[in-house]
Amino acid sequence: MAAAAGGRAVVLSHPVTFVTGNAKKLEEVRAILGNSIPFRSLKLDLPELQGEPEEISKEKARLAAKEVNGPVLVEDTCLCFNALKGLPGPYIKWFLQKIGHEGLNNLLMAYEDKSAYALCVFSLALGPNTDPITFLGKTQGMIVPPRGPNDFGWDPIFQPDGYDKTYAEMAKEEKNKISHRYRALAQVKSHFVEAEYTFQTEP
Ligand SMILES: O=c1nc[nH]c2c1ncn2[C@H]1C[C@H](O)[C@@H](COP(=O)(O)OP(=O)(O)OP(=O)(O)O)O1
Ligand SMILES: [Mg+2]
Repeated sequence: MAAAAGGRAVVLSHPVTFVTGNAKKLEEVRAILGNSIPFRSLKLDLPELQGEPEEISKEKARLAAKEVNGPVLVEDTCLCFNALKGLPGPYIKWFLQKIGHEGLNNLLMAYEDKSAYALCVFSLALGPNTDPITFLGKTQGMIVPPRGPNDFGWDPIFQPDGYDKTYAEMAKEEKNKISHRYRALAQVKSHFVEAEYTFQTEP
């Protein structure tokens, strides 16, 4: 729900709502954004869609904007194995749920190439009938047998390039400086600076 307000500034009727069903994502988004972008959050389980990562993320934003009837931010995260031409990619949630860390390692047993990348695609929809804008963040690494606390998804089996620790072994602040999510949010932040959105105070 955006209205042009003369010049380039766009007035949003509400603060942006970050929609996710994943509390860990929300925790990281809060830590990374700090006070840079005013947002509120809504816990909703959006459908797990199929297709290319950008299209999935955009469709998630369209669905979320309809639910919220206002501006929304969503993200979809992929874990892509190079030996498997990018799979499991957006389907990582089900793979992780069904075969776990060990099964994910086993998928690569037949290949020497253990390289992978974490991809985060944020989508911003300014309202229910606007075309979402996407922001990508990628972190390269490799798939390793699990190390570190098991409190967020596939963190224990992803070791980013240039580090001898898995995401799970890194301090949160350290992960949040190099992660796929951090990189995508850096683009989101720049967009907010450039777009000069302003927010109507709520009635
Ligand atoms: O930084 C991360 N480190 C480790 N694991 C992660 C990370 N980020 C997402 N994940 C997991 C959650 C889910 O198993 C899958 C992505 O699926 P994805 O659909 O994007 O997440 P979700 O369904 O949990 O939340 P949402 O309601 O925002 O869709 O990878
Ligand atoms: Mg999901």
